Amino acid sequence: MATRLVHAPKVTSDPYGAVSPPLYQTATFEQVSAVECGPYDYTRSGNPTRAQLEAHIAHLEGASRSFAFASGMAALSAVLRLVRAGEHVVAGDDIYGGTSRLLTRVAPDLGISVSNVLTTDTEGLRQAIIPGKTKLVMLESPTNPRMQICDIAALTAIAHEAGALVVVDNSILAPTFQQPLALGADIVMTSATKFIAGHSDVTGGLLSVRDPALAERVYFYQNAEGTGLGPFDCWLAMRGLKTMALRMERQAANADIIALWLQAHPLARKVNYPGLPSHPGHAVHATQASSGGSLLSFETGSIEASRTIAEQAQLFKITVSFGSVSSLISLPCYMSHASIPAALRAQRGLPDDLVRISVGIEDPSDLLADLDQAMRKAMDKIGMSAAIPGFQLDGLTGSQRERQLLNRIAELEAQLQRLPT
Ligand SMILES: Cc1ncc(COP(=O)(O)O)c(C=O)c1O
Ligand SMILES: N[C@@H](CCSC[C@H](N)C(=O)O)C(=O)O
Repeated sequence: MATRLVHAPKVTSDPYGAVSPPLYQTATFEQVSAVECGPYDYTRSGNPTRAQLEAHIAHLEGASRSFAFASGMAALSAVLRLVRAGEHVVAGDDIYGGTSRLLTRVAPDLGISVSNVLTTDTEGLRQAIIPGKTKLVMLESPTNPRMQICDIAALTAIAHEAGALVVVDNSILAPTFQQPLALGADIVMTSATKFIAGHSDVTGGLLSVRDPALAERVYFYQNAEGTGLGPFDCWLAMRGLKTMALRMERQAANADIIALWLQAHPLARKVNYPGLPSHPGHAVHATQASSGGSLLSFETGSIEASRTIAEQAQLFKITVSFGSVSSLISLPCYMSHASIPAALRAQRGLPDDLVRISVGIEDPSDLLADLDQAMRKAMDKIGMSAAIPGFQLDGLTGSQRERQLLNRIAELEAQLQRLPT
């Protein structure tokens, strides 16, 4: 994967041998004659820079074709187009807020009904399927924001028995760490806004499709509805791909350490990170993914404490999104998942005090020190006193402080039971 991320199949011929793919920042293409069109006529219908990105993604995902959209939500909307009025969709009950909004507020207007099930339980899907009516199953693994793991191959087999297509939203792991088409899925969606771009400077979404006939239907909607990604954003996404393995490996290594540290912290009640052996989905995850990734969440039991952690952290910026080189922190119920009505969030068991962290590529000792000071302030705020495992940095300076942090990180690393790579 690390090699394939750097070496893309070339789909455009360039007389100058440019190492960085040329950027065709054009809306239209001059035609050979009034009655003949070359390979491209109009960027909404096709553009060589987008074609280059799409070919690279198809190569990474093992897809017949891939498609780049203006955002992850535009890509998921195109998937919803594959379902007709009167048909039925089954989705998880812990899903990204925007996907939930699409399914609760857009799908019904299209005459599509939706059921939400706990995807950690394969039987839940079987029971939710309406024979002859269920045409699409939408999965996330890990889920956003509770990082639940579903057995993609098992759920796909159940969906296929019923004649339904399966789309897996793989935004949290990207092809670097998980390739759902190889597990049987029909379509994989990755928000390129996250790890693929990697620098918080692009919004984009990718669909990779196994079956060429299904791919043709997806292309139809990309062109008909004008949702394709613009050339410059495609170019930025391609630049991001080259360093994606390096970034994601570093981010995951940092997240492993932070998850272990949080797990031992008295203020972190429940740490959701599939890289931890204690995570209920860890064993399934290890069969279908090669890393725990770098997104994790935890509860504190107090909204005030959670808010204080987010607001007192200095390196972790309060920001929606994830997968960036810089570390981010959020309270999903007030940010990425605020579009889900509070009653529905409560019904789905999404706690208001949940803190979500996207771990970046910074030095892990700085990240731990930052979380340490923010969590101490949160404990003070709610009047909680408890011994904090790990390190006491107060009063230490310079090399003493650094040594203390490095020792703690070495201890945590020694405890790591890494997933197979
Ligand atoms: C899991 C997941 N899927 C889809 C999306 C939508 O992607 P985008 O923001 O690129 O539209 C997001 C975030 O926005 C996400 O977290
Ligand atoms: N205001 C946006 C929120 C985007 S959330 C982005 C990302 N998927 C995340 O999980 O942080 C909206 O309502 O869509």
